[in-house]
Amino acid sequence: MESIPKVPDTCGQVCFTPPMPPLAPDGVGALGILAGLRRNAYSAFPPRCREQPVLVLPMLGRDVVIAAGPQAMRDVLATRPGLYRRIAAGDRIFGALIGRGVAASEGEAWRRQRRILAPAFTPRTVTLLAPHMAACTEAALGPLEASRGEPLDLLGVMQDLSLAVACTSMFSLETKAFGPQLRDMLHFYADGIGRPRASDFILPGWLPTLTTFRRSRFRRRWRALILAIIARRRASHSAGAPRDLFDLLSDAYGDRDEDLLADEVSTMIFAGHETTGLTLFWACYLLANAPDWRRAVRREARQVDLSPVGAGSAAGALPHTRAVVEEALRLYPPAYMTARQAVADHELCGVPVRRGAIVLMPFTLLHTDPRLWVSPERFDPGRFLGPEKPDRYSFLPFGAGPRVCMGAQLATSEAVLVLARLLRDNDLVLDEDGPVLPVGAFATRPNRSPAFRLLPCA
Ligand code: HEM
Repeated sequence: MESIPKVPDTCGQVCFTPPMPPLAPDGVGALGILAGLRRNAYSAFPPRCREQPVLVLPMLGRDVVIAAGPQAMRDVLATRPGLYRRIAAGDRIFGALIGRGVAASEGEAWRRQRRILAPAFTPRTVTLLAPHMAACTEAALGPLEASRGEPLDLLGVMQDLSLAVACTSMFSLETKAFGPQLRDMLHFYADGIGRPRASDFILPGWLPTLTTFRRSRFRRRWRALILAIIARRRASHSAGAPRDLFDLLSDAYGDRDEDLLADEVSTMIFAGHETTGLTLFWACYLLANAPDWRRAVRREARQVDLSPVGAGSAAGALPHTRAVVEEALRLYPPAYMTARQAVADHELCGVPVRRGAIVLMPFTLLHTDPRLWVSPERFDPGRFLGPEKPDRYSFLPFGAGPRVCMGAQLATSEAVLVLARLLRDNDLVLDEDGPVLPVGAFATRPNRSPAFRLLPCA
């Protein structure tokens, strides 16, 4: 296997340049891009999408618009959201998991759901859930630290840990009873019938395909599992202050709509676990190639209390660790792209866009645009530490505007706490030299799970 290139950065340190897949050939059209999305979003878009802020490609009587620049993304997501709606493909791809949850709804129903849920996603929620995050991290790292030096599948560890955090934060329940089934179902979906297909983008929402039937069958099994977990959680309820996200959500909904509550619970588990687990995996991969940053994280991790008691305040006092997480989200945004559909004819950055056009916004291209980032190919968390922060619309791992991610603070705090705790008492190295490439299909996953090792450190 090829070894990974390392180039000196401007401050004289050795800076890791992670390998990336090549972009698509410039001649590829709309259908080629949509077909490429099923394989890998990182290599689905051609370079000309970056050169032109808004590129309109005709496809079977409808337009596909690639909006890869910051101004176009700001206009679609934040400045003029009324001109766009969610795409039907979103319902096809994610509907089996999230039903009518807030991420799937539109118009007045969405505004109402977002308003109801907002109180459950304030900074105090990070304080409420940080002890759960710290306790799950301790439980996961204990056995790994007992077998330091052994080859380690850190992708699996981080996925399991983030699912344990999502379930414990949501339900305060031990995940032993239902965690494996949840994990298997989520993996089954993400690895197969959940992957976007060109037909998801081309066909109208009401026209079923074979995949639609398979997704509906999955939905029945998934809902039965979520309802069983909720019933168990209700049975263990004790009155008093809210202790988890479920208390906050069910306080918000009361008994108005139990079905919708189940969809919101599914949304939060689905939206939160895969994305955060992958962020952690990629941050570990980058750190394993960057000894200076491992030391920087360790130094600050040793100055705070990462136990369940102290985690709530520690999360905000780890700037280097946070910068590593942000740099991982820049290079490997778990939600690698978002999309909308135009509801009226209009102009976007001076380019005419027709009603019905599908607008694709690849964050992968935005985050690595050389016009927006110095040496974008390099792993350099320092870019998030200086007094000049990256422009708001150059860095959109959590989206922007009224539909911005509700769990951004939770996810970032979780990733920061886990990484700090991991590096505090351990060194982390890769057991091999070969490249690991991002594959953007359901979320940004690695093309393989490399072996890591935890080593003791002074
Ligand atoms: C690293 C982790 C995460 C990433 C990268 C991420 C990314 C995103 C992005 C890009 C969007 C906007 C999609 C769009 O505009 O089309 C979004 C929406 C959303 N996220 Fe996250 N997310 C993460 C974690 C979480 C967590 C932990 C939760 C909840 C516990 C969550 C809940 C949501 C919800 C409910 C929405 C839909 C908001 C709406 O439509 O109004 N996310 N997320």
